[in-house]
Amino acid sequence: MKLIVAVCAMAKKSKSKPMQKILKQLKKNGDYEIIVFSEEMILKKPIEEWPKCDALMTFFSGDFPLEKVQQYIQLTSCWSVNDMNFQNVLFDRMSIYSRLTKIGVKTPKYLVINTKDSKELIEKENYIEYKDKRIYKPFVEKPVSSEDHNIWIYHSKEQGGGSTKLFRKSERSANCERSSERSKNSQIRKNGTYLYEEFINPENLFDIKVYAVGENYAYAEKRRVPFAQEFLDVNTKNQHRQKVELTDLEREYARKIVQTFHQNVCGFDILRDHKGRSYVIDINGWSLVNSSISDEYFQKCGQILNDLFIQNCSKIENQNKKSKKRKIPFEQNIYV
Ligand SMILES: O=P(O)(O)O[C@H]1[C@@H](OP(=O)(O)O)[C@H](OP(=O)(O)O)[C@@H](OP(=O)(O)OP(=O)(O)O)[C@H](OP(=O)(O)O)[C@H]1OP(=O)(O)O
Ligand SMILES: Nc1ncnc2c1ncn2[C@@H]1O[C@H](COP(=O)(O)OP(=O)(O)OP(=O)(O)O)[C@@H](O)[C@H]1O
Repeated sequence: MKLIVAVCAMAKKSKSKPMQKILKQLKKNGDYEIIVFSEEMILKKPIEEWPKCDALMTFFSGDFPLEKVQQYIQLTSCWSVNDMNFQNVLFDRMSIYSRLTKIGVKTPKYLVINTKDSKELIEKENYIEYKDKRIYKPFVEKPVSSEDHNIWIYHSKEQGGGSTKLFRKSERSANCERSSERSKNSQIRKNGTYLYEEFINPENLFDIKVYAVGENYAYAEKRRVPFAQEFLDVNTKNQHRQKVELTDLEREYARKIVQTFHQNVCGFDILRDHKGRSYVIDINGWSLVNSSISDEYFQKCGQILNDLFIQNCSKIENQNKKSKKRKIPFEQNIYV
């Protein structure tokens, strides 16, 4: 019998090239009925009218109605590749870092400061202090909400002071890549709660983007940090991505992140410093490889998702068989 797999995401994501590649791989690996929920249906129709499925590939972006989708999952008992109940954790950089610390994944040292709380805040040229805790420049200022990408770096006196604003994608750069803008301003923002974290001087000015699928597979690419143009000659600038091998420790981090955040498809970012230490600085939840440099990821992703569907959807059926009293919603749609 065919397993019904549904994609529930905003149109930009469900119609994206990476998603099409995954769906193609899935069809190669198993006999599925794949349903892609339309954005209009997701936004406008009540969940009771949505098609039923056995497994769901769903994730947040933009106007995605999170609560509605959580209710759909609860109502239909379908198996979701990523646990949507963890999305609230992923929205909060503080929760992400505190969970990472608990599981022994290295993050930059950081302070959380409500910068409106002026009585507790001391601001000096080379450091800030809050409730008797001090952090020295250079440091990175990040809004507590992970959906807010307005990230600023504050430079130390030795570096010439001032700050650098990071831009995620910028029309100011010809190829729309990430970029940055330096300014003389050295005053932190006083309008909310921010994380202030130690600046990790990245080896060769590269970020590492990791794409984990399941507990045992992670693919990674490196790309120039958004503030690289400050350090590089325009002609040597190359933000294009390259495949990178992860260390054993980084693979262990990937496994722990997938387990702890209950995200079987999970992107996260690593910075490696000059001493070869790796820091996890961001967890994105569902994220597919966006570059076209490797088919390896998509092949593996298709295989692993196939295994996960079989494993988890049959589990659901077995559980249902055991608990005779339990009312099985949409029983007719549970296949092995
Ligand atoms: O996390 P993900 O996979 O959902 O994607 C993120 C982001 O990944 P990140 O968070 O790991 O940096 C992507 O950046 P990349 O690192 O892939 O380049 C970005 O793509 P982008 O720069 O526009 O590149 P192209 O799409 O033009 O190729 C994408 O923007 P959109 O798809 O345009 O909305 C973002 O989505 P969201 O968070 O919804 O804005
Ligand atoms: N502690 C740090 N030290 C040095 N650079 C940092 C640090 N934290 C972040 N950065 C730089 O800032 C960039 C953006 O940071 P981060 O990934 O936390 O932000 P984001 O807005 O969540 O980005 P994304 O687009 O991945 O969702 C990183 O890719 C990295 O180059």
